[in-house]
Amino acid sequence: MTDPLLSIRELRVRFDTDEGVVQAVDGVSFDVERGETVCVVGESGSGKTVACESVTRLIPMPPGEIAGGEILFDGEDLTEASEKRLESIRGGRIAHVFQNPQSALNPVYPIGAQIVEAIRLHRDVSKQAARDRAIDLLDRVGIPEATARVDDYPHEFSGGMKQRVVIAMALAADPDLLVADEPTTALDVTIQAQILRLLRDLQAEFGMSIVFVTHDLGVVAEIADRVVVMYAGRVMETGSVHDVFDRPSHPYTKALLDCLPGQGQSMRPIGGTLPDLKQPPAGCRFHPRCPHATADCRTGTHPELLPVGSGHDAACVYYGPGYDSTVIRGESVSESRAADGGDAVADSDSDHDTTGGDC
Ligand SMILES: Nc1ncnc2c1ncn2[C@@H]1O[C@H](COP(=O)(O)OP(=O)(O)OP(=O)(O)O)[C@@H](O)[C@H]1O
Ligand code: NI
Repeated sequence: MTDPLLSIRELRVRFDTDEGVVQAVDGVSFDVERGETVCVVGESGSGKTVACESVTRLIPMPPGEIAGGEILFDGEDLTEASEKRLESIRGGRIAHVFQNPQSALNPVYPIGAQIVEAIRLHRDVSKQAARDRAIDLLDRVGIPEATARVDDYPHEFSGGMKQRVVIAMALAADPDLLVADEPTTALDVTIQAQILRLLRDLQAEFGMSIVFVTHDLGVVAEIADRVVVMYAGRVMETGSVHDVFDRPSHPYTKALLDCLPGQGQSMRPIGGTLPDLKQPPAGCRFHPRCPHATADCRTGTHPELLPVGSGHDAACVYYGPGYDSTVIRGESVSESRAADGGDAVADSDSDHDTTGGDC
């Protein structure tokens, strides 16, 4: 077996703000194998973007700081890399696609010129060769009549077409890793599905790895090989998409899945709110919202990831000694909510209420 393409080890990222230090990512580890798609899921504010942008140090520093851990990309620790080195990796071996295609395109240049620039930044090819490749890329991402449209400006494309252009630009240097942060969230459902299909096809064609950030589990089911479930700056569960969907093992994952239409008892959002990352709760970060929390969950440090199956781990004390994990796996969170009167999921009056938007 070869080493993973990307191996994030115990990554810690914090932001020094006027209100205090935000521990946005606090000991996150996960791997991305060559050619696979890993989806990072979790509610808004769980640290998905910060973790993924830290890979090529795209987070604003300051106030951000990589406070610990390693980011091994093809064996090289990017936390130690110089800014110059990272510049060559960004858009070269690692490309990012963001939610809003507008922000990635310069409105005053034709799209072709921007793709040509991206190609020539990382490859020593003639203008004509780069232009031919730009047209080819536009064609591959499904821009109709690419030859005629290569000199059009960004505003002449619809939102979905613009995102295709951005993807073409991301592919310009033939990256080994594409980091896509909610690339379809701003698009309507039909276009979303087309872009997901496109990414799947392009992956088959180009053989790249994809890290796909989303809080939409429907999208995960479409595209992921493996899933990393994040909550409040930690990984709660990780495994193949099959294992995580069929045998969700962390109460948080179960709660997220219960929010999916057609799953669990209802489509109600997970009750309660994400903790304040300036003062995260002791013990398991999820304990204030967890219907199964015991005294052990409320003290000490956040539980480590424990194996719950082959290549499937969950950070929950119920998989440690002295606990019966069937309590977690044997029933849905909605059932246990009903059984205990739902007090663990009572609405909070915090102003950081994340409920409602994530299911
Ligand atoms: N520049 C910054 N300054 C201060 N805090 C920040 C900054 N960027 C992110 N954070 C904080 O880091 C935490 C994690 O944010 P992040 O954007 O990674 O969440 P996310 O999981 O990507 O959420 P979403 O689904 O909304 O995109 C949040 O508490 C956020 O407020
Ligand atoms: Ni985000």
